[in-house]
Amino acid sequence: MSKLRVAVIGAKGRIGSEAVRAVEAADDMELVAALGRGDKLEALVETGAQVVVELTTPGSVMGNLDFCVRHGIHAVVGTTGWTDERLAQLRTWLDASPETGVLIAPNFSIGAVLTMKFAQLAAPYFDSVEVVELHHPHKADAPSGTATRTAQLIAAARERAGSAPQPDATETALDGARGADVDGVRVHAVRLNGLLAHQEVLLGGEGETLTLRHDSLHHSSFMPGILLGARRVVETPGLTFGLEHFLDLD
Ligand SMILES: NC(=O)C1=CN([C@@H]2O[C@H](COP(=O)(O)OP(=O)(O)OC[C@H]3O[C@@H](n4cnc5c(N)ncnc54)[C@H](O)[C@@H]3O)[C@@H](O)[C@H]2O)C=CC1
Ligand SMILES: O=C(O)C1=N[C@H](C(=O)O)C[C@H](O)C1
Repeated sequence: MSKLRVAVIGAKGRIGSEAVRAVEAADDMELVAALGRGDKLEALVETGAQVVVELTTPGSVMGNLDFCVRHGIHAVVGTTGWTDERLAQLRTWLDASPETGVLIAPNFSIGAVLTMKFAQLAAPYFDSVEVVELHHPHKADAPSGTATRTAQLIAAARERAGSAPQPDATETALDGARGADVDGVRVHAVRLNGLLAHQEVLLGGEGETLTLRHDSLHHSSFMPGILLGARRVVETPGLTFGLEHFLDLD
């Protein structure tokens, strides 16, 4: 059987360099290009890449996806910074290239995907829910894509269940003291040397609390999800948001 022809963009970055090694080590894949900043995207066409793994920056990802989708190259995207406007733009590009698939995964690690799922399940049963994400200090964006998605899923689950607004008597606060407001869910971002990627979902009810915590201790935690995404996206046209859809967890 022929191998899946995979390229990595952002190949010299923290997660991109790990992805290069993971693709090279996968028996069913061939790494055909490893692009860094300044490299020409035409190399993707010249090398016959079937799937691109996009791990760059919010400032670069849209240009890279525009190119990939226009050339019918499927994409697995870990880069953060997704807004409704960006997703709408991507859908427009995909409409014009209906056989192309793009997976955007706020987090590729199985534990993080399950944490989001558990948070969604638990959120309607508690009065209060807040999200704390903790990352290495080199991270460019806050809050993390994972925390933003977790908060959105919590908010949607609470809305579906008809949950009451969260209790909060705060009248005065220093700017930022109560975190960011994502669809009514407070999200707090910690940046600390020594950390990689961690998240806690704190849930509180009458006389009890529940804490869901996930820790990515190494970038290897993201690799099985990236490889699964590459295998599945080639047979899944259109936009898939969240690895859970490829794990039968949706
Ligand atoms: N979804 C997930 O599971 C994960 C997502 N991420 C996300 O992936 C992104 C990258 O994270 P890190 O590797 O930590 O950052 P990084 O800064 O170490 O790496 C980004 C790399 O992309 C390169 N780059 C930027 N623009 C480029 C372009 N136009 N073409 C080619 N290369 C370009 C940079 O030079 C750099 O080498 C971030 O948005 C981060 O949040 C990170 C880890 C896991
Ligand atoms: O920048 C990182 O490191 C990570 N980024 C993603 C995010 O913003 O959620 C995924 C993971 O948290 C690591």
